Amino acid sequence: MTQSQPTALTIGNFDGVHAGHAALFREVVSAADRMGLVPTVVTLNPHPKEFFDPTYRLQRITTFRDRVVAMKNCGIRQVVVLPFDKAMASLPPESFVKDVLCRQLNARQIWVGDDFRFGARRAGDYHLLKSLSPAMGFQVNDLPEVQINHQRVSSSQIREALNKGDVSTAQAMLGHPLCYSGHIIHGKKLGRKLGFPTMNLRIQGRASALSGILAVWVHGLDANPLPAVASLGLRPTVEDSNQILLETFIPGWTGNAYGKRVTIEVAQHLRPELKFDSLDAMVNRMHQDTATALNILKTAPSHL
Ligand SMILES: Cc1cc2nc3c(=O)[nH]c(=O)nc-3n(C[C@H](O)[C@H](O)[C@H](O)COP(=O)(O)O)c2cc1C
Ligand SMILES: Nc1ncnc2c1ncn2[C@@H]1O[C@H](COP(=O)(O)OP(=O)(O)O)[C@@H](O)[C@H]1O
Repeated sequence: MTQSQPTALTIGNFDGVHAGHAALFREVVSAADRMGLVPTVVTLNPHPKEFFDPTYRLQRITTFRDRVVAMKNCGIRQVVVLPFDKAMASLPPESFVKDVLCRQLNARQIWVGDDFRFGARRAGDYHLLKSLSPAMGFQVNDLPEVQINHQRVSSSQIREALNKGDVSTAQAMLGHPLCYSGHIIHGKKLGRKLGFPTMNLRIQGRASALSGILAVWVHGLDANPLPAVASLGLRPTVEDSNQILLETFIPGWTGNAYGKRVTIEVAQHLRPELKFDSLDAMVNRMHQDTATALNILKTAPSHL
């Protein structure tokens, strides 16, 4: 790997790119501007917990791609994805600092939390990073803490809210609407037979923090956002796979969306996904869901 331009960097997963992450990125970007450094995010893929435990299912708030777009919107110019493999997992913490952060990424300013751990057996911590900094020519900075309603904003708090279907609490902590973007793929072609054609988006990752039936706004098909109803999850009535899909039905719309890039903005959670005894029972419920969603969206405008 060739050496990067001198960087101001922070390391993490940054799932959701929430209000706390945004505050941190503002600091990174403003310091980088002052000092002529490239504002950089370093992230690991796959997540170390998923690497060590193939059965662990990290509940994602946003997709990797949406995370990168949100980072760029905060002014981050470089996102470095380090493959987390056997070699990375066994790298001594000093080598991670020397070879990766200094030699490859040319770090001059670094932000990590005081609970940050790195290197083989998670032996490296904030104090080790700080003690190496004078010799290596970088400075270590503390993270700003962002609170909402006297609570520290964190990805785990947001996951907890989304698990309960509490989209509005999650959005308050995110500081922006919860969105899923991507290209529309082909599904099982069952939807149109049921009278509910659905645009399908693949949601990568082993698990999603939010699942269930949702009132949503669709961006990217029309000049205005379109009100719609969506299902996010594994479709237990019709499928037996682990592929998480976001399927969106737009009432009254008759176009072709395959291959198009859309953004689905979540307005409200309606109910969990259910395993119905028959397709008829599911279709009946989908009619009710559609009416409920359209009603909610009359007074829940898009915030994008
Ligand atoms: C409003 C709505 C509600 C849905 N609810 C459920 C559900 O509770 N359980 C389920 O297994 N699938 C549910 N689905 C997903 C349907 O099973 C899926 O959209 C249908 O099988 C069409 O699949 P296809 O797009 O691959 O053809 C729902 C879809 C929509 C649009
Ligand atoms: N009102 C609509 N809402 C969503 N998709 C629609 C609508 N009308 C037409 N479509 C098109 O139909 C496709 C979905 O049909 P469907 O039978 O569910 O197939 P698939 O299994 O590929 O999703 C969408 O990807 C889109 O291109």
